[in-house]
Amino acid sequence: MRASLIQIGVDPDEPVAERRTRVASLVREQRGSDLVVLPELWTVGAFAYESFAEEAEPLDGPTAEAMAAAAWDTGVWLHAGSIVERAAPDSGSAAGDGPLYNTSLVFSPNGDLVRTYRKIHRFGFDKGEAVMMAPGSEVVTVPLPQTTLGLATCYDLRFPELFRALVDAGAQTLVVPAGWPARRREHWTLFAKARAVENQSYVLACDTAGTHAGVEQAGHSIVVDPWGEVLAEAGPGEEILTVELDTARVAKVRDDFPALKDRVLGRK
Ligand SMILES: O=C(O)CCC(=O)C(=O)O
Repeated sequence: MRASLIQIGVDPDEPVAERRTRVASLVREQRGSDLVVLPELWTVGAFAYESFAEEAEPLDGPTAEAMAAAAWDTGVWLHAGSIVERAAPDSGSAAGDGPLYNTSLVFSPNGDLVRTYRKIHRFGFDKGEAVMMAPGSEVVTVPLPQTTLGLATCYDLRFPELFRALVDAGAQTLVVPAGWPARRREHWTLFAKARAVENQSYVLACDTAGTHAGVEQAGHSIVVDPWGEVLAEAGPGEEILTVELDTARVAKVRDDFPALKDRVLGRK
């Protein structure tokens, strides 16, 4: 299975609509890949909190529309990273805007939105995403012909129990779009490798590049195999990583070194 990770540069001098068009073109250039992965909140920027409400979109908004068309035109599975989702207001509550979520979108090669994942662990402690967005609650996997994806987003990478739940739900390839800052780059690389080794899974971790809201992004998107070997790693700038994944290797590593079978606590 060929996977391409597009590490998008997110800079405030590029209007969101222009970035959307540019990214759709980059997706279309990945013809021949089976799976294309984009980063977290690449439209608005993961730290551009003051623009979240203004740039929020429904699940059939302009980003979803552009990405569905790009997936269809290119004939790829597209993990389109995440958007600021504006959900419908709760029925029964007073009229007003619905809640915001940090929501990942996965499209099939037919351009259908087949799965969404609302980020469970919100970043920011007592500000930003942590107070502006609602948390997701659902563990989401996506069966592809070659592998089963397990979905997580950025800060989720610090919570190994989510990844164990994904493995219990059948995940073999863990996909992590992010807007991870440069000042904690070592954590990013460490966690990506750890999640791959402890879960005997591929990890496709796709970060943003550039600087927005004064926060320099780490870049350094990384693909790690189920034995912990780094198959590809980007530098700090905008870059596309393309890797061949031997999807049968997940079962082989799990059979040859059956640590997952030795779990005692929390085993399903
Ligand atoms: O955990 C971190 O260090 C970064 C997390 C983050 O930036 C995010 O979740 O948006």
